[in-house]
Amino acid sequence: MRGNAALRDPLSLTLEPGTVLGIVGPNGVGKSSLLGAIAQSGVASFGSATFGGEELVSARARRRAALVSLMAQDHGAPGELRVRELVGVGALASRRPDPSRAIDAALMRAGIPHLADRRYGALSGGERQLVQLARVLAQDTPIVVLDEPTSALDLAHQRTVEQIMSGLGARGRIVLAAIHDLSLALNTCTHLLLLDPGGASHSGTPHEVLGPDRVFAAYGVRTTIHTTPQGRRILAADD
Ligand SMILES: Nc1ncnc2c1ncn2[C@@H]1O[C@H](COP(=O)(O)OP(=O)(O)OP(=O)(O)O)[C@@H](O)[C@H]1O
Repeated sequence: MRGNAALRDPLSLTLEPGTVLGIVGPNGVGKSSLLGAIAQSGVASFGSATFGGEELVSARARRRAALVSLMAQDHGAPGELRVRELVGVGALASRRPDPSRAIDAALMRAGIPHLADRRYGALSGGERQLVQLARVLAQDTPIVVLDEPTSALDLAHQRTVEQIMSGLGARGRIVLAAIHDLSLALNTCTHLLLLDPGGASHSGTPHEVLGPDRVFAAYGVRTTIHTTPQGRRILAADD
């Protein structure tokens, strides 16, 4: 619970390694609060989250940083930092053995090696989002929490993030991502959790969760899932 918002029904999730869980639902329904609870950043009250029997809430900050990384929705960071330094915060937080290499690899994977020496405060909104993603990649944790990771990105960079999320899953990471783009959620996630404004939640495969009746109940919009000849799924409003 945060502010006056609370889920009506208790929520319990067990996520296997390799799960890419998309958390969807209307504005203000509690997606960021849930992610913040799991990553332990500023949430008023919450149950518990364990990883391999280890309680995340009571873990020391250093240990938690080795288990969970968070890319928050607001990409705030000191503007005078160079990109390389900021990405290095991730590598240092989880004590990567070769931080310099971890930074280079993360910058490359996020497609921004050319930004390495720029000051964070002088970057565009989308560039900042990619830097925050690189910071998380440099942290290299078994649980990766992403709050709307593509909200500021162009089409090509959205594709990069999709591939990064799928790649993390393929490498046995657990990814939790709040996502507004329901087509992205359909194409990238192995599982979805839909938080409903009434306080209910629904989890399952993307197709189950984003069926037209569920989407209408949550968003009040009539939709259909279309499939392109290449097999890509697009969820679009009916009118
Ligand atoms: N720092 C805060 N203090 C008090 N209440 C907050 C705070 N941040 C968010 N809330 C409230 O908690 C509820 C859930 O907000 P949250 O940010 O988790 O929703 P969300 O589903 O991530 O929304 P969005 O899709 O708009 O990002 C909202 O009613 C919001 O007004």
